[in-house]
Amino acid sequence: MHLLEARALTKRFGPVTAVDGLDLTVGPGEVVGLLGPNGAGKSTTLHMLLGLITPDHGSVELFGMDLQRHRIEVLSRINFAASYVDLPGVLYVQEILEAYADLYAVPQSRVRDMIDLLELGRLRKRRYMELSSGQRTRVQLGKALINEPDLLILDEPTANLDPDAGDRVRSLLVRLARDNGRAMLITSHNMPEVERMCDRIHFMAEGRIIASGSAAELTTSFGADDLEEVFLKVARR
Ligand SMILES: Nc1ncnc2c1ncn2[C@@H]1O[C@H](COP(=O)(O)OP(=O)(O)OP(=O)(O)O)[C@@H](O)[C@H]1O
Repeated sequence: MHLLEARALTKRFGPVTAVDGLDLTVGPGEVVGLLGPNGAGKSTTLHMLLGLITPDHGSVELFGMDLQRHRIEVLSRINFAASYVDLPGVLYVQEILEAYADLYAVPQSRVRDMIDLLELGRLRKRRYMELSSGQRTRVQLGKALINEPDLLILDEPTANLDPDAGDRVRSLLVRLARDNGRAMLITSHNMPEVERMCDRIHFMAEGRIIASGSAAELTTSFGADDLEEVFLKVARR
């Protein structure tokens, strides 16, 4: 059974068709990448999968349940991180994690686990609004992992991180996927990151998936040297 199954998802904003009849699945333990140029429809897709916006057409099933009809049950088993999601700025990092632990009804010991996992010890007593964008990204990831989600949806998870922090977070996510079988759906503009993390990749352009496969399959089928070159070929065609 798929953890996530989206069928014929479509979303229009006035004259713009942001997502156009998109089919997408994520299986247990799978890391799936959604790539494409700016404006291709990646974030809009994720927002429909999370129930943040309503599709004009199509359906989203999570864990075999319709998202609209089983919203609370389904949302308790997934989580989401994106640099553009704002957390309450006046709260201390630890308070934010405590609030989310309450919200997801998980033991408060998960807060300590997240502080250790994301190396947030020194930021624990800092207000969220005072953090740098890279530090906020780590708090976002702590929030996103606090309920041990069966499916983790990440919109450009390492976008604001310096190379060292980015590498640590990528290693952490790969470990969580490989060791814990945690399924992930990620968007990224960082091709080496996608090559390293994703089992399966979908390239989007103008709201549609136009190529799918593993990094190796896509590289071969596009006659490219690496995924970066595949991206350029897709974006410029
Ligand atoms: N709330 C909105 N109102 C109007 N148009 C929107 C809205 N959200 C997205 N769009 C449009 O939908 C299209 C897809 O946008 P989306 O943010 O999904 O792209 P993306 O692939 O995530 O891009 P990026 O890589 O730049 O983050 C774009 O043309 C965008 O302008």
